[in-house]
Amino acid sequence: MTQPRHYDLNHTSIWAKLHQHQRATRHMHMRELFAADPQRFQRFSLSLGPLLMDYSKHRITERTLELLFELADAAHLKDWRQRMRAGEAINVSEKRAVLHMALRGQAGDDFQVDGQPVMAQVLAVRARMAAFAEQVRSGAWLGFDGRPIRAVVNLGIGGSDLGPLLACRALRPYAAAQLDMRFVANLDGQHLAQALEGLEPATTLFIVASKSFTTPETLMNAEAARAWLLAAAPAEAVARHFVAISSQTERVRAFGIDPANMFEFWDWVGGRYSVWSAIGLSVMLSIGPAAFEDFLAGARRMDAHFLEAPFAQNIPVILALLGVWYNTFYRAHTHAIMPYDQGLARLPAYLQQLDMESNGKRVGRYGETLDFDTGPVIWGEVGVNSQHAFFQLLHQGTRLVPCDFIVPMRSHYPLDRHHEALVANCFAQTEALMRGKTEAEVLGELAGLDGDTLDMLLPQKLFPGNQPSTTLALDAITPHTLGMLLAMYEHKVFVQGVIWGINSFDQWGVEYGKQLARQIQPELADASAALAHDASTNALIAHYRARKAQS
Ligand SMILES: O=P(O)(O)OC[C@H]1O[C@](O)(CO)[C@@H](O)[C@@H]1O
Repeated sequence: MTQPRHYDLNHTSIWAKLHQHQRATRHMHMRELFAADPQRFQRFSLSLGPLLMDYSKHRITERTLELLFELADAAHLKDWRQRMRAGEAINVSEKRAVLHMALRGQAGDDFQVDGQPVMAQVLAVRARMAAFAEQVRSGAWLGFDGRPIRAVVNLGIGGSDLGPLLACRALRPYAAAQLDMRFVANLDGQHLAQALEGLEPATTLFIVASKSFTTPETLMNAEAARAWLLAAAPAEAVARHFVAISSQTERVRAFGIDPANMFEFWDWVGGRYSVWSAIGLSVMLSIGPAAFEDFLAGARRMDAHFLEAPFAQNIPVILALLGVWYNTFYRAHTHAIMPYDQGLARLPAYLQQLDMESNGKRVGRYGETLDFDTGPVIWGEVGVNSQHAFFQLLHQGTRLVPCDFIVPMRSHYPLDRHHEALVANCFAQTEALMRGKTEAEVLGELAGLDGDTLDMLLPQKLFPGNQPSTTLALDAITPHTLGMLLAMYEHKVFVQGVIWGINSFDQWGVEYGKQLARQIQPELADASAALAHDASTNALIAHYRARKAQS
């Protein structure tokens, strides 16, 4: 295949056709599309085992999808998908393969990096993780005073925190009751201090999770945690109470953790794609190796679907193309994630990193400036709480906000009628957002009012509707379905990156702030250091110094 060395999809006829199609169809209302086609749900929904995706509540027709599939073809999506699967260095700026799919692979899979098979090392680390997890879970792994581990504290940030944190919370019904799982990411000392509240050094295990093992937040927290342990324990206790997860053996050793207590992963795994690797150790400790395997199997199932299903039946591809439709052709700017499941409360945060660190870029993979809208602002909050907060804007504001509603059909906590009420709210929101409320309907509700009162109230009680949403209904939140869900979003982000010509696997944009923080920190500590920033930053540093001097 010959690939252009610069991005030109936005100058092709299919791009122009999509703009034209958007202009021609933008006044159509989904309410009318549903009225005109009793088969609309059947036409625009897909199932994969325990997952149902309803994408009928979108501003699309069959023609829209045809054009979007044409766009995917023009972007050589099938080739890029194959290149990722084959372990080619598609992370071009860092010259790395992108093989998170191998992390959930099984014996016999032929994943390769630079022509070398990788499954043996993946399975070897997974087996070591399982052996360790069994020891901790069974109480055979003892702390320095001979008692078993009762609390696990994961110290990591970004991809070394968000995935395991989300999975541990979401899969709490599967968790070992005897292990208290805690997560510390922030540099703010209160995060670690509060996480350690009530814990005993002798029964606490720390996981230092950092791919690079240079991330200052994680290393500062790890140093503080080690000091907390050593205030109560002899130096050799570190070996019983600290394990590391990293791709950097020497840095782990230099920190003082024996590489025998290190679980490795590799530079062909991006941090935000790493929950399937040793970074998932806290998840395995919590739910056990068998359930963790099921988590991987769910992701593997989604991988097979993504790699094999034709575009018209491909869940991640359709999800991605709908995002492109709104983002690039409707200029929607934002995308909301609404999980109707308390255990998925951190899903929006997880997807913020996955999506925005991957596709929040205005430069294409060959260094060219992209003059169209790329990755959206991802945000969201657990339902129904969000209904009582920002849904007003979704229903009656001025913004187009495509939403994902994620909801399990069965709860692990069948309290009276709670679950049915929760599901009712979820479905009701998607219906209200789609339908809206017409003037005739509002007039019916306001019967008896007239004059100024009616004039004032009528427009305020109208709901324009036509607000698009996808509903992702899972049979239940299980390790398997969570694996499917997260892998689905990974592939969605990949597809969008391909369409927009982005390398979704680097993150240069996070470096600059880190660089400046390294400069500013000593300037805060030394009141005599000369300041050469802009006037605002200089003044803020001076303000901090003054307040520090007073305290
Ligand atoms: O696992 P590490 O190397 O500590 O990195 C943590 C996070 O920091 C980032 O590099 C961004 O600052 C993320 O991409 C990554 O997930």
